Amino acid sequence: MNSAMTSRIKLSVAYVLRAARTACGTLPASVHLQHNSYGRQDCLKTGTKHDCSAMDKGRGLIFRQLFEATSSTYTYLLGDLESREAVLIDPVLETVDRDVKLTEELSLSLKVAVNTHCHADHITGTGILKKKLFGCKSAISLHSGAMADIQLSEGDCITFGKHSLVVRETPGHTDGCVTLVLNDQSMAFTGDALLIRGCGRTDFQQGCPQKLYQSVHKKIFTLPGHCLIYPAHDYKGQMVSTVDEERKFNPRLTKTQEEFVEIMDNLNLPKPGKIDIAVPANLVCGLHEV
Ligand SMILES: N[C@@H](CCC(=O)N[C@@H](CSS)C(=O)NCC(=O)O)C(=O)O
Repeated sequence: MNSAMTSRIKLSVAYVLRAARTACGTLPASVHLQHNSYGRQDCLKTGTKHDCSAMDKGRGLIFRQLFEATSSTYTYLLGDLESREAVLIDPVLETVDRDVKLTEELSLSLKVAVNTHCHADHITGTGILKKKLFGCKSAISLHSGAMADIQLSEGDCITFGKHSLVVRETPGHTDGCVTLVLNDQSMAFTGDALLIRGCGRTDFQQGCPQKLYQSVHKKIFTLPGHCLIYPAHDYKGQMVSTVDEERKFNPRLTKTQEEFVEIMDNLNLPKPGKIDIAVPANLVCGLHEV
């Protein structure tokens, strides 16, 4: 592994050394690894300063839910009030300029742009964000097969200031799907694994209903009931749910696994219109030249 493919990693009592793969042509992240109650955490220490959050001043978290209407995709901006370090989840190519503007308006320093998986319905904004925002690194699951500066796996965490997002692998919609859980377990960004009163389809890209059922029950429904669920998409205008609500009311995931498989095998949804361009593009951060 050469220097452009290696991350510098620090080790101490709570910090363990580990190589992080890099790709897409920028400098590697400084990766700090640590443990907490949720098993191993490989923390990506992401650093600046200014103003406050409309959402959650009390705990020093800046949070914005953003929407891209063509693909009905939610992009999430999370920032640390004090350090101004920030993370962007699931940016879309067409709305990168909006995201850059907001990041700058809020005086945030975007450290990581992370995809919850290799999307099939839209082209990710991570590649272009890396070009527009110096120091921003891309991240995606190791199991996605996609290039990124940081390849994530179970228990890794992406740290921004005093907050972090902990990776829970939730395959089933794709092999590389992850759910990103805020370190206090108050919010979970479920990508396409769990949608509000729904879930990601399992009929293409390594889709597997049995895996998805197990992922949701073992990795998402085991979170605290009050934990807020923020999905990658919603097609009906819903914005947020909770673990408790989805455990009780999700029409697919409240069923037995057998019934769930039957439902998923008979959805008969049309393929996403952009699948043939989105998947190959997303395997290279959305930019063929990166
Ligand atoms: N019509 C859209 C694609 C809609 C779609 O298939 N959504 C996916 C997530 S994006 S791959 C999905 O899993 N939907 C689950 C469901 O139950 O709707 C397009 O053409 O892009």
